[in-house]
Amino acid sequence: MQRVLTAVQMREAEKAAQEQHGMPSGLLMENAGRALAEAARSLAGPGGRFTVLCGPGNNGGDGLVAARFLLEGGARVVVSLVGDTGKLTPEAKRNLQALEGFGESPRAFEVLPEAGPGDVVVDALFGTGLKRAPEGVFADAIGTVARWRRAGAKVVAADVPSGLQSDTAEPFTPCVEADVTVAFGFVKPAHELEPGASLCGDVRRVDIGLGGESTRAVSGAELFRVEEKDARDALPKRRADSHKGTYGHVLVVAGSPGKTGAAAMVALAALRSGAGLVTVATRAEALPWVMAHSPEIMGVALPGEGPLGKGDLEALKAALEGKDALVMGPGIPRGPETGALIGDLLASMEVPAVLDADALNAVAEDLKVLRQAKGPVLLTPHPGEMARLWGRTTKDVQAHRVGVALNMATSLNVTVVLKGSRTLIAEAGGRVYINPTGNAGMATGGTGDVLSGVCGALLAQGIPLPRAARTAVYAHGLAGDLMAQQRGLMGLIATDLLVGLGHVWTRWER
Ligand SMILES: NC(=O)C1=CN([C@@H]2O[C@H](COP(=O)(O)OP(=O)(O)OC[C@H]3O[C@@H](n4cnc5c(N)ncnc54)[C@H](O)[C@@H]3O)[C@@H](O)[C@H]2O)[C@@H](O)CC1
Ligand SMILES: Nc1ncnc2c1ncn2[C@@H]1O[C@H](COP(=O)(O)OP(=O)(O)O)[C@@H](O)[C@H]1O
Ligand SMILES: [K+]
Repeated sequence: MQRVLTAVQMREAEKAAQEQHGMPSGLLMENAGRALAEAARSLAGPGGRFTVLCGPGNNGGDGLVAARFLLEGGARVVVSLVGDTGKLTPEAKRNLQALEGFGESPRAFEVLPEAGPGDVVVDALFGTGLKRAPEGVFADAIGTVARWRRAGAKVVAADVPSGLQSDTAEPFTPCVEADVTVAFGFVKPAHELEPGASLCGDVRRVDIGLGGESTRAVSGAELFRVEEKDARDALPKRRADSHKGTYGHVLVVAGSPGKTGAAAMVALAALRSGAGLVTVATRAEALPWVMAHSPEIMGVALPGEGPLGKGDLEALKAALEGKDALVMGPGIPRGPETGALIGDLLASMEVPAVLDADALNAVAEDLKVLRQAKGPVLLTPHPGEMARLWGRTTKDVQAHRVGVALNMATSLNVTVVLKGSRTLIAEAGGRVYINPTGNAGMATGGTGDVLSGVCGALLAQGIPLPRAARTAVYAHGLAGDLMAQQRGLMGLIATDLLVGLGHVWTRWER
């Protein structure tokens, strides 16, 4: 799986490559600049000119190297050093001399020729070393890049679009918007998390000689990007001599009048994700409607009426007998005792439990109930539900997605799936995984219910947490991506994902 590194971790990896593996730092910059030049060339039209904007740090050094390679290839190149050239790093200074040796001297930014269609602008102003909002000449340069892009020039960013904060993926104003971003050595949060990811355009990670071993020296939180191979490899093989008992029985506690579709979608998603059997437990008045959605769904009626509460504990314990996973929450009738009921239920069972939707809102009233859990627990909040769990606003959650997901996972000793664009999977051990699949077409009612069903099915088949969650989230997003090709982002609805899951499994079973 791909490691995602913060700016500090990048510096640690660079140090390790130099000190432990004898990698000269000049060579890292040389490799970075060469890859940058190649990306720039791939974007140019016939006869297009390259404008390379270099900042005062090592990012600028990468730009100077790229300019040299472009010149060597016979291209028309103009270079500008923006800011105080007296502050250049020693490595950048050497590359400035080398460039001058090729007969090209940087020009003042203000006198650069305009760029337009066919031309390429190389943004090497700031990379991981950006500390504050760009001002003065830097802001002017970023504004000019935007104007040239509007005029039709392509923009390739060295490492990170300038103005974008590498660790948080939050842009300052102003910030470069790139067509291509060349990520040196490792991808960074800015490439993988929104809103940064959208500002990067197409991200091309290139090796620059840091070596995979260099991450051993890296401290702090461990961030990864989920890869398709990791997700696919988790799936159990369906053996020829297997039977429905081999693949687990999921209990779904979901649905109420007006929300019977939620329960049906959880159940159908579990069935479409390989579960041997699926039973829905819900109030008697809702049960026939849930079951009518599909003859494969089994059901048990929960006696009593109204919100789920402590009085439902025995019936739920009975329903859980012989089950391999629990999914609870979508569309349940919630009341003052629902959170306590969930706590007691989790204390009485050892199979994995997925809590979603109103089960999350119920436990938000007293998170302590989750500490009673005997078995592994997966929480799948969307940002609004996470805000309730965490006692802050949705905006706060979105501004600190990685930290919030990790804190919740660690403090409650659970796995957390924080949904939304670039869904995060955080495990109690300190690792956070970023999911690259999914699209804005999935912003439609019921897609979350489908996800909780997929999670339940994979857990019932014996895939442990957090891997089951990673695989489910990846597959669910990929199902959305494949179905968006048929329905469009506008037309995609949650039940399309049930079809899409079929496409995912077909692709993975090959
Ligand atoms: N870490 C690595 O392994 C490698 C890093 N390389 C490059 O080095 C970059 C990091 O280099 P640096 O640490 O020198 O950082 P940068 O080049 O990103 O920028 C840092 C410089 O800009 C100044 N600065 C920051 N924010 C500013 C603002 N808003 N206005 C004005 N000045 C500002 C800083 O004081 C410093 O002088 C990476 O992004 C990458 O492009 C590559 O050369 C290859 C190897
Ligand atoms: N813009 C988006 N990009 C990627 N995935 C998205 C986007 N919007 C929604 N999704 C995904 O769709 C699902 C929505 O879940 P949720 O909000 O719980 O919906 P519901 O409660 O209607 O079932 C999540 O898996 C989420 O990650
Ligand atoms: K840059």
